[in-house]
Amino acid sequence: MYSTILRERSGSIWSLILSRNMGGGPRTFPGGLNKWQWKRMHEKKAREKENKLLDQEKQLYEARIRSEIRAKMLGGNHDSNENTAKSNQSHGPLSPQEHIKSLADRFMKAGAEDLWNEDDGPVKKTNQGSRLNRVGNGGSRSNSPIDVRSLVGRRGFSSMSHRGRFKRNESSCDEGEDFDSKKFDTLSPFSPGFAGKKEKVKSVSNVMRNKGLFGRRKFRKNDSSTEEDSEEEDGKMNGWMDVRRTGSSASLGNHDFKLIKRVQRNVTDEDLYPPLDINGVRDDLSKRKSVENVMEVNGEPRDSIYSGRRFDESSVSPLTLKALSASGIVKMTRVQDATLSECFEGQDALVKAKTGTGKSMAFLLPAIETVLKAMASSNGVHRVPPILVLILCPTRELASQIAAEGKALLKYHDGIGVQTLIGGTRFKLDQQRLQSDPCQILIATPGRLLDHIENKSNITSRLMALKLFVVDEADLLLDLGFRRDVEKIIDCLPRQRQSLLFSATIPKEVRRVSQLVLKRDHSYIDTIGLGCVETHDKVKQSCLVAPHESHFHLVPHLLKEHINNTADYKIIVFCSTGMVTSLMYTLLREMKLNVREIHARKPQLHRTRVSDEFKESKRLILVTSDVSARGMNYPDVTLVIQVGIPSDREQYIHRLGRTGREGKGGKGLLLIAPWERYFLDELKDLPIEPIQVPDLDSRFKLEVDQSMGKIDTSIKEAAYHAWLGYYNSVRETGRDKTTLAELANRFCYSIGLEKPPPLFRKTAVKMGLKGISGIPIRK
Ligand SMILES: Nc1ncnc2c1ncn2[C@@H]1O[C@H](COP(=O)(O)OP(=O)(O)OP(=O)(O)O)[C@@H](O)[C@H]1O
Repeated sequence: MYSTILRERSGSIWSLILSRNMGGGPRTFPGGLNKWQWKRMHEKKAREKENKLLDQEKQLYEARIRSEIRAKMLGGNHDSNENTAKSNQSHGPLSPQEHIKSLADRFMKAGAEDLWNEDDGPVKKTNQGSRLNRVGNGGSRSNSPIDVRSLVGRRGFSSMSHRGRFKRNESSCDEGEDFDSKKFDTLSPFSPGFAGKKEKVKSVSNVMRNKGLFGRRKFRKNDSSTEEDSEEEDGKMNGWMDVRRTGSSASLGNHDFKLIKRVQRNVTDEDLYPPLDINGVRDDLSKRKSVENVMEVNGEPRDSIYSGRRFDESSVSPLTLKALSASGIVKMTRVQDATLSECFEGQDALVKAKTGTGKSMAFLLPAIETVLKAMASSNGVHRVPPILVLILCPTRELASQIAAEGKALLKYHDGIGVQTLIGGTRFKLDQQRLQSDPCQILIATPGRLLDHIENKSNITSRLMALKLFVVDEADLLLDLGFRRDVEKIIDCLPRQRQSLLFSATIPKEVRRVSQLVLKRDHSYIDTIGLGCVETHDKVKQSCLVAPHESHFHLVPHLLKEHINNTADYKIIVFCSTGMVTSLMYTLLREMKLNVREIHARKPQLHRTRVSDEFKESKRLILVTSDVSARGMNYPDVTLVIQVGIPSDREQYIHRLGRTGREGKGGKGLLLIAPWERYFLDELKDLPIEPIQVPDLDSRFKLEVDQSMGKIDTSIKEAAYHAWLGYYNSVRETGRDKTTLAELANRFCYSIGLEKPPPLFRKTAVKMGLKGISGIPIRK
């Protein structure tokens, strides 16, 4: 709430400045501040805002701990369900879950109830009464996804994962057309003494029978009518909070409440939650899924990325349709089908869909329609046309790629321009380009756009007429690294606009902050579905755990093996940092492999050239840092190797998503050291097969060592420093500096350095490594 107020205030300050500057006169800042003071003031405000949010989170956490302690002291060995049941019946202490929800109430905006739902999904509803859950699949409708965890009981699942975010995936794909009672019976832990089982099974089956492929949900306060009505009947709760309680207690909404009420107090935990055979559940679900996949929806197999609808059945303009069919694109992908009508109606939306399924087109098409509509209704001819659509994305290459796709779609439209504003190009050139070739659609990376906003470009006034704001890779751009920039950009945009957020991964925290951008009544379009894996079935994932020292031997070996078995190979090797990328690239080049490199330390011209080349080529290896992890559409990549742990689970999914695009197959391999195994916990719901460490013959090892020996020491030293910096920033490894120093030294020797190169004192202090044995400091 605080951030909204702040944003509104700063928004009005900005409009004041802008209104003063609309005439093109010199820009002044209120209070006689110069540009830098003004900038610093804004940065300070952003910091304060962030601190406030962090404080709230902390408060919430502390309250939860207090509540847990209190509950334990008062009730002994209570679990949360028991507590919930208990507090339903008496006026005793709140359960930790209830407490956290009631606290959440204070910080949460209306319409975001589901964000506090433990199941990490929208509020679940029964299929009675009014509902707004819809399916985008050919306009058919469905109920919200059924969470198998709610069928098998909470306890079993919560013990499997310590992070709520990953719990859901244990159930793999839990959506089905025909879920027979027998199967449900095997899943149910409630069998002994559960009187209402049959009734429950029946209603669940009904709900599931009505299910479609994926749900589309709207968050509106009055969505809750079903739950509110039934709760009021019970005379228990009323209003907004009720919805959350029903939704978060389990996906079965009211069904689950009945279950809780039936539980006798003296029933033991074992009676309630008999040991759960997770593998059995998994088998069951995967069998069901494989049957479902063969079935067809609108003429498309269920596992197809296409929805079965054609673009000419939608309200896409004829000239765009012409461009689409010129590129051979006729059918919509599921995400396009689910998104288009919503976007054409001007609704805000948060959209989640797997990698490589056409999200860019899902926002470019509405972008073009928005421009056409605005141009048709505009009465005056502008000297410089206003920017009507702003698309933000995290990397330069991605911005260029989206611009190229946009231009292809605009092939037959006259008078609509697309421009990019990305770092690595000359600022002055940008300004000239914007003047000489004005555009209505602007695709930008946050840093460079902010430079223009803060440096007297007329871009701020041109943005005042903005109609559509798109954030691609929204989870990354709303993450702390980018959020401040994005907030500043939002402050410059008109509040009357449509906003769309897209990503293949939308963790819960991002769902919460998405309201910085989206209106309260936005739609949440999730084409993956709650409980379904976020990676593609056709991409075979494996994991190789081997000592760090062997990684530089193993990578060339794995590459050679793949090259020998794949005629038209195309491989991406992800390394943790730019300098490690550079070292890996140099080694592979020394070994005469056909290889290119991209990372942030390379000049933009090089990055663009290599990126374009890799798009077109076959039989090529790209070694890269995370600059290529998101959004880049390199067709027909056959293998993705990730060396070392990625920064988080989401990054793993995005990196892997460079293969298996457009419904094709591919392979992914994660190569980690034994001490990085803990990361696999975050991926345990994904179908990753462990593989044996291959035997490397001594001749091959010698060849690698000789090639490594030819590499310049400065490249290795830079790689060592970068490696140290990366793992120091990873929470799990950065905590114990002594161990980190030991691991770094092992890495150092494995790349052929005789001793670790010294750090600058200032750097060591910053990294908390000063005085740590094994970390030499430069004199
Ligand atoms: N309806 C369609 N029919 C055929 N091809 C399509 C369709 N829509 C998109 N494509 C193609 O699919 C490829 C992948 O699309 P895109 O890059 O937009 O995926 P994405 O979902 O944004 O992936 P990521 O999550 O990695 O950003 C592109 O080559 C695009 O041209």
